[in-house]
Amino acid sequence: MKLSSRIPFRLALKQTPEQRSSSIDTYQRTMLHSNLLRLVARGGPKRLMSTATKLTTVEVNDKTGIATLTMNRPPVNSQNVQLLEDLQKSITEIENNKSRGLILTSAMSNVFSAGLDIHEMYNTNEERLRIVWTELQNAWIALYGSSLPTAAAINGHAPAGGCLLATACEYRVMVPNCRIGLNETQLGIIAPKWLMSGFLNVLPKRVAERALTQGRMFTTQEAFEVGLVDEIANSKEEALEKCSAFIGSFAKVNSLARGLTKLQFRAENIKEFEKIREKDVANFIALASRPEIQKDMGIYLENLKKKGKK
Ligand SMILES: CCCCC/C=C/C(=O)SCCNC(=O)CCNC(=O)[C@H](O)C(C)(C)COP(=O)(O)OP(=O)(O)OC[C@H]1O[C@@H](n2cnc3c(N)ncnc32)[C@H](O)[C@@H]1OP(=O)(O)O
Repeated sequence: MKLSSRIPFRLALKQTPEQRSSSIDTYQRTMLHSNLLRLVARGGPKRLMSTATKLTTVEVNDKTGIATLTMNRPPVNSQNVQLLEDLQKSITEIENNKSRGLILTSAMSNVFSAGLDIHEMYNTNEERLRIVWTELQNAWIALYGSSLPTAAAINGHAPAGGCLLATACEYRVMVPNCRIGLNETQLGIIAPKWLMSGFLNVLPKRVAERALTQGRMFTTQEAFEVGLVDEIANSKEEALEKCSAFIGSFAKVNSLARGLTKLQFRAENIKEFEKIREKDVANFIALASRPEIQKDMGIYLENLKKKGKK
């Protein structure tokens, strides 16, 4: 069995519903095997790897063995299909290259990610909406379901899909004077349950409910106070260092035991997600196609553009 034979959750999309219903067990079995191989392989020399897809880059620190995955889609890392696909490729690459952990960050100076690219949802057709939502699901599950230690160095604003990626990670460090949150209700849309699961992992239910119903965007300080972010750093470099220190805290922990323990915590959310993912795509298409939602998106985009010109 090769290292690459690990079956990521996103491949479950290609399975029949019967196969998919047992995907957690299949996943855990294959992960157990690949993690055992990974442990055996760890004795060998570290490789410095730096590969690039178009909208993400991966760099592995040869001292720590930690991979930094950087999103690079100016001006605001809005998540179009290509960025979502590149994120998945980079996560797979990091999982296969024996890295000790993954840090997600942004190449932009003041934005981590602006969330889904609204242009991808506005004035488009059902097939495009299907692809956009499926790739968002795939990118989320690739990160949320990774057995590697994951951390987000949030070096800028992280609304909606930006917050989704950050909360899919196990640890978050954010720079001051930025905002993070799930603001979907402000756009007149409902965040599905899977999209809330990372948020619910880190916030008390009452705080999460209020924030989601208000579409609240937390300042860095507020996010730290409620536990949405774990630490505040004064710069991106410091955020990266703090993320590395978090991943380093597992150095003496058996990585197989660590990874499986993490996935046991996440298994229920993942199982629920696998059950509803196709219906969720259909719901998204139906919602995003509604004339009133399209109208709101158009207004939202216009306002964003006007704000940019001020
Ligand atoms: C139907 C069901 C969907 C459910 C789930 C949806 C999830 C989502 O992720 S929806 C996206 C939600 N995102 C937002 O509401 C964020 C909107 N953006 C901002 O608040 C700000 O841009 C910022 C805080 C992220 C950054 O501010 P700033 O640095 O001042 O940059 P500008 O606002 O001037 O933006 C520059 C440029 O980028 C365009 N833009 C920003 N965000 C998006 C986006 N999400 N999609 C597409 N385009 C975006 C903005 O319009 C500007 O464009 P130009 O004026 O043409 O330069």
